[in-house]
This record gives sequence, C-alpha cells and structure tokens, in this order.
Amino acid sequence: MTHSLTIRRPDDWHLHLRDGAMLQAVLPETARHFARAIIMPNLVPPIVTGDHAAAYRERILAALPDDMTFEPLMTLYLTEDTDPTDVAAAHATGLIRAVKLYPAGATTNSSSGVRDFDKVRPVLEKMAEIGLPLCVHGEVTEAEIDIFDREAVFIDRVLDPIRKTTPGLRVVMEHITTSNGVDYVKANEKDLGATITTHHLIINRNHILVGGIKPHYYCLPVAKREEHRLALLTAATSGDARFFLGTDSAPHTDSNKEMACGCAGCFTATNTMSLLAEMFERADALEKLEAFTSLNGPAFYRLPANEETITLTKGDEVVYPAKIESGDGPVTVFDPGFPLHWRVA
Ligand SMILES: NC(=O)N[C@@H](CC(=O)O)C(=O)O
Ligand SMILES: [Zn+2]
Ligand SMILES: [Zn+2]
Repeated sequence: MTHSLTIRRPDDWHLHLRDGAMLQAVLPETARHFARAIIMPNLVPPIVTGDHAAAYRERILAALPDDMTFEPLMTLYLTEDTDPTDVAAAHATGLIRAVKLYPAGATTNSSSGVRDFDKVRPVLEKMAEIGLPLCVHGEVTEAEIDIFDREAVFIDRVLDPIRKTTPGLRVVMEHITTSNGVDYVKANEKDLGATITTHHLIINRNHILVGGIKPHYYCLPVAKREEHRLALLTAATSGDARFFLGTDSAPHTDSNKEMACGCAGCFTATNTMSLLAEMFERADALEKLEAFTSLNGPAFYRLPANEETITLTKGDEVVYPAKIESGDGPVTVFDPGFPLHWRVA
C-alpha cells in the first residue's frame, strides 16, 4: 500500500479569488499548494479589458504572503462589447491566458455575459487565429429548460455550433458535471479540454437535498445524478490528457450561503489535495493524480509543467478548519462528509 506520493506541484485551471478582504483570506489557501491558477474574471464589475486584468493581477500579487510563490494566470470576461484588438494585445504580452464565456444570467455575477452569440463572433475568430483558449460556463439559461439538463442542452444548442462555425477555436468546458460533457470531450480529438472540480467528484444531487437542504453543496452547474459523478470520476482518473483539475473553489460568506436565496459556489481551496488523493485512492488510481492535477492542464494551455514537487503522505486524520475567516465574514470549507487521511507534507 502506498503511503507517500510525490508529484509535480499542481495548478488550478479554474479558480475564484474575488477581491479585497476575501482575496486576502482565500489566496493563501490556494498558494500553499498550487503554483498557478486560471483566475476567473467574474468580479463586480467584471474584468473585461487588458487594463482591468493587469490591475487585478497586481492586487493578487500584492495580497500574496511573502513566503509563498504563486502565479495568477489572468482571463478576460467576454461581453458583447469585447474588442478583439484589446484581447489580442493582452494575449500578445502574455498577460491573459484565456477568455471566459458566461451566458448572461447563468451563474454568479454573469449579468454582463453573452446573450447573442453572433455578437462575439469577431472575438472568437481572433482567438482561433491566435490560439487563445475560450473557457466556457456551459449552461443554457432559458427558463423552460430544467436546471439538471442545462449542460447537455448547452452542448447541443450552443457549444457544438460555436465550435463548428469557428474552426480552430480552442475551448475548455469548465466544471463539467455530466456524462454528456465527458462524452462530448472524448468525441472531439482536437482543440477541446474540460476541467473537473473536486466537489463534483464527491457529491451527487442527493448530497444537496436528501435529509435537508445543504447550502454549502450548492454550486453551479448543480451536481447531477450519481451516474454522472461516476462518469466524471472515471474521466478524471483515466489519465486522458483532455481532463484536468479546475477546482472552481468559489468563496461566499456563510451569510450569503445560508439564506433563503443562497449563492452558488463551494469553497474547496483549503483541502482540495487531500480530497483528491482520497478519491483517486478509492478509485485505485493514485498513479493518475499527477496527470490530472499537474500535467494535463499545462499541456492544454501550452505551458511547461511545474518543476517543483509536492509530497502527499497518508496518516492520521487530517485536521482542517471548518471555516476560514475573511474580513467579510466566515467562509465554510467544503466538508465531504468523510474523514481525510492524505496531507501535503
Ligand atoms: N460555481 C459556482 O457555483 N459559482 C461561481 C461561478 C461559476 O463558476 O459558475 C462563483 O463565482 O461563485
Ligand atoms: Zn461557472
Ligand atoms: Zn467558477
């Protein structure tokens, strides 16, 4: 039995750091283990220009504790007014690594997102030309579509048409939650990858709803049936280079989660590596953990894998805080409902 595992230092290909007091509180939780992260641009107001991204990057670096190293990989929030020239310029200097597509109204702070996909065609064409990936929150927003079907319908009605009309566009399907997402990625050899979150490997929709509503398990896209969780676990532990970790660690204060209309998002930055080691061990796939957390993502983003390593060891139960404090109030750390024994040494 393996009790120690050394892997290249991981990266997080989908992360919410927020700003101000919350940024200050959550950044060390990620930087403790992760070398780099793709930083989501859904602030209020969103990060829509290269200038915004440069200023936000400086705020992140200023919030980083002196004894930590971490590289924020910036993104721009795609709107119907996004200027292809600004995108290309921010990409040319290495400032941004992706552009993020939120269908308007799909998730937290997405009201400035895209309503008419034809309006963003010039940006997408420019991105295809320069090889800049599009990260996609893949859910339709039509009121008549059941929330549990929104990812599958998005693939058919929005994503596949966009990919067909924009050949060469490199796409990351963010936080996939269904076997439909897994199958779509597998059916497309080129220019397509997907991030999978830590929590979607662990919970299904029963965890949210059975025995009382659990606001800290509510995120978007919402967790689906068990068969979908199993499809995600199989994809993540397969070693297939098209699947990589994007935690989607999304802090909200407890007062914003535990209310009549609670915010969507699970905060997993603190214990993600312990959670993943546990899930990969249960799947008898610890040897595939490094591909998922540390190799497949850099390969997709055409960046070198990290040279540093981390060592995970298995031992006594891992003690982690139930909540972290932020200047805005406490933030509950994702609790899988079972004890963890793997820790980063
Ligand atoms: N995943 C979530 O449930 N929430 C994210 C937004 C997102 O990634 O969709 C957030 O910003 O809180
Ligand atoms: Zn999202
Ligand atoms: Zn997210």
